[in-house]
Amino acid sequence: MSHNGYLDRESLDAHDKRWLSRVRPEGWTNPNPALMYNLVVIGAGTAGLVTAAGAAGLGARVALVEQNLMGGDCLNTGCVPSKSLIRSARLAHEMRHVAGLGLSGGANVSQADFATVMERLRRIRANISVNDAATRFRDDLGVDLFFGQGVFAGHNAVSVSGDILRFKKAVIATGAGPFVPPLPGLARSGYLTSDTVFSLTRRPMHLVVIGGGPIGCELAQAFARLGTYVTLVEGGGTLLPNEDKDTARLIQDKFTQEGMTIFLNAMVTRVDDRMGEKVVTLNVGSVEQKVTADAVLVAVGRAPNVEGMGLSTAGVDYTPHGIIVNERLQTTNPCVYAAGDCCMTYKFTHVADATARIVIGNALFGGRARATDLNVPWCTYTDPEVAHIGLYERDAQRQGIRVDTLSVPMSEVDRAVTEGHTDGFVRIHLKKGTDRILGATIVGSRAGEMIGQVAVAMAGNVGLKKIAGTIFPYPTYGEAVRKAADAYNRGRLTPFVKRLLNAWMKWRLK
Ligand SMILES: Cc1cc2nc3c(=O)[nH]c(=O)nc-3n(C[C@H](O)[C@H](O)[C@H](O)COP(=O)(O)OP(=O)(O)OC[C@H]3O[C@@H](n4cnc5c(N)ncnc54)[C@H](O)[C@@H]3O)c2cc1C
Ligand SMILES: NC(=O)c1ccc[n+]([C@@H]2O[C@H](COP(=O)([O-])OP(=O)(O)OC[C@H]3O[C@@H](n4cnc5c(N)ncnc54)[C@H](O)[C@@H]3O)[C@@H](O)[C@H]2O)c1
Repeated sequence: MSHNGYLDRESLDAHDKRWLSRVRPEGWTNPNPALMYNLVVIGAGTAGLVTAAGAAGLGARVALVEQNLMGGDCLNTGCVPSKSLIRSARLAHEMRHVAGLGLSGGANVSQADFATVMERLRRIRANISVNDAATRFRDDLGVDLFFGQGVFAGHNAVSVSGDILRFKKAVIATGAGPFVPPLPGLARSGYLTSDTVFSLTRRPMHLVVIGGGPIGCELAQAFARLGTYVTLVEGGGTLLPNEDKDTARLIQDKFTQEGMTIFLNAMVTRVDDRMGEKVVTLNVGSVEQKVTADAVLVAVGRAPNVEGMGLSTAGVDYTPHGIIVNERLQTTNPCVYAAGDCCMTYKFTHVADATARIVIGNALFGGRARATDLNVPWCTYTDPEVAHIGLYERDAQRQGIRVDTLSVPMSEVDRAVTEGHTDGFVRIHLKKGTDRILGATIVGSRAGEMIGQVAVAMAGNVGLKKIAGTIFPYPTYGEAVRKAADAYNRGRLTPFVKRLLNAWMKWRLK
């Protein structure tokens, strides 16, 4: 089912019917607008939902406007379906390798039952959709929920489905959508994006993924592990170009080992349809290649939703990169704020959530919280996972900050060894000569869970000395962070102190 094809409800299975009954109930009647709202929120993705629920909980009169599905990308076409797919893919991969664990039967798992994997995805999405349900926002949270496109009708008014909503403050939380480059032949040949790929019910035999960022990498590996032959085409010189080069290399090697074909420095120049097959033409360096596949997934970045909503009428400035906001998330119209993907460089659900919380305080209570103060961790859910927070070494160099770097390979972490997940490392950058953490990258099976420890330490100004004195349960992946702290402590032993300690021990033997 396509993102916008939800009106064809008859053809849906029970899971999708349950999901849609929550995120876009049939026969919904918009309420009569109040004379004035404390807050009008446009967009009911994570940013909009958190803003609306939080503001209503604090007593504000809130209107929420959604043109498509409650929950936005994260629930419907982003985190929830992708992580559900990844779960099946990871297990399929592990089952194929059970012989290494002394078990038998792995060879039978040559291919996954794709239709059932996708059914599970739809079931999970339906289960989770209860949190974002339209009726919950109306009945439990007291929000006036309007379905329809929100369009500014002035500096202090939004129109939706023929109603005018007047506001003291408004929040734009319209998110972003897949950017589709104008490649010759692409539209005619047909292609998938994150909006449509989770509606597949048949496994593509050969999938070309264009773009090696988080979406491209997560989905490429998931499809490959579910039995699709995957060709990954990345325009830059590495996969996950935001990460350190050795991290990207580790992921690339893993993908190659798992049977994917990867083209780097490769630009797709056209896509043609040849009797239902897609012929993708790419230039790799100066060499032209043609790859024939039955599906193409475009994952080359996200474009903010800023068009067609009367931003100029409201005096809200924007660029193709998003809505322009100051550090307090206020737009060029002082009564209008923005949160989430439509205005942030970091396009993550937890950032949409964090910026929504800032907006509630700033818009309704004159708060002065700054989005620039956020210390944002993230994790790409490849296997191994790639998680990061704070500065990379290259950022520190650029800013003239000198760092000490501590690294612990996962092969030295007993839990990683017993689990057979030794790919990866913990790398922590400290302000030179101190134990203050400036940044960390964790690559490993559970890196996403581990980076939270570092995030807490950074938020609480807890340095590595304190972490070295903290007891971690043995054996856990988390111990890798403590091992880095131990390495820091060992490094503090100067030759002079070591000599003193030796002398003391010798004296005690007498
Ligand atoms: C495949 C994929 C996987 C992802 N995985 C992760 C992950 O694992 N972790 C993570 O942190 N992030 C992940 N993300 C990113 C995450 O989904 C987004 O950062 C998050 O959803 C942004 O929330 P938002 O509220 O800003 O925008 P959205 O979720 O995009 O919501 C915006 C809403 O506004 C509505 N809207 C737009 N214009 C109007 C209008 N004029 N009137 C009314 N309504 C309007 C839209 O219909 C939409 O519902 C993933 C994204 C994708 C695509
Ligand atoms: N686990 C997560 O938190 C998660 C998962 C998925 C998505 N997201 C969010 O969604 C955002 C968007 O993800 P994305 O992967 O679509 O975008 P991206 O911008 O992060 O990566 C796009 C990739 O495509 C490449 N590219 C661009 N044009 C190309 C072309 N014409 N041909 C070949 N390659 C090309 C770029 O070099 C880049 O590597 C992410 O930055 C992230 O914020 C987060």
